Amino acid sequence: MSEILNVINLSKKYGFFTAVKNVNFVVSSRECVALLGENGAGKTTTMKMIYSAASITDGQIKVDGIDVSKNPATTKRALGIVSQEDLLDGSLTVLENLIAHGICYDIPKKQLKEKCKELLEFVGLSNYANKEITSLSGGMRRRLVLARAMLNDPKLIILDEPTTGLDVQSRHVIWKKLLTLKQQGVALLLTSHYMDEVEKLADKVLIIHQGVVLAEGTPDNLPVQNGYKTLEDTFLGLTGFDEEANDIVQALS
Ligand SMILES: Nc1ncnc2c1ncn2[C@@H]1O[C@H](COP(=O)(O)OP(=O)(O)OP(=O)(O)O)[C@@H](O)[C@H]1O
Repeated sequence: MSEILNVINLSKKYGFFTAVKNVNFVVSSRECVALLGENGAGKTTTMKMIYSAASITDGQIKVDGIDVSKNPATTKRALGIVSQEDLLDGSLTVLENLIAHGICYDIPKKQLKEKCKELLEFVGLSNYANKEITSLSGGMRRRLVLARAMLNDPKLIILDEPTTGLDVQSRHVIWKKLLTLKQQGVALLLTSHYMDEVEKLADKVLIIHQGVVLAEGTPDNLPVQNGYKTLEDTFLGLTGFDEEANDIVQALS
């Protein structure tokens, strides 16, 4: 496993408000790291700094050894992004949406079309290639966004709540694809409010509260380390269902 993402002492301020405080973590190839935190914990802000959609207030991010602040265009090319908003173009078909995105990566036209078809096959949407975006279900849209994120053969895919709002079947389909990608060597950075998703996909979990990493470990050893039975209990306990979380936040601030 080689290191793909290195987040070093990362902080983000919006005016006087600190959204992310001194966060450190590494994601390697074939590894999925999950950021687990309540609404407003700072997960999306962290991800946005990685893909240069938000400026870094303090600290450093390296993608494949390259400093994101110094080389945003280069580092972005190594990333696939599944953001909370799918940003699909409703005036284009499914295939056209992929092609339009692929043009940004200077892939030769013929090769691009082939690649788009392969990706539609991978996410099980081949039969929808020429359909309007509006004809897709929520789960299909998320699968298409995943295909779009894979167009540039990314080393790291950033997944901001990739299955929110989907039915159990659609979530399983997406999990299967993500596990396949991981096996193929891709690194994954995930946020999710679903504990089962984190347990299924993540090799390492960071519990974030008010922009601070409270605890870090595997989905199995985090509860053991912190004296809880399940990941959900650990998360609830550390993020405010007991006094201890506030003490840790104060100590780390
Ligand atoms: N552009 C912005 N300007 C000011 N404050 C912001 C901005 N974006 C986010 N914030 C604040 O930063 C904090 C972290 O937000 P962020 O979106 O990172 O949370 P999150 O952990 O991703 O939450 P969710 O689970 O709801 O997606 C929140 O308090 C939010 O209100």
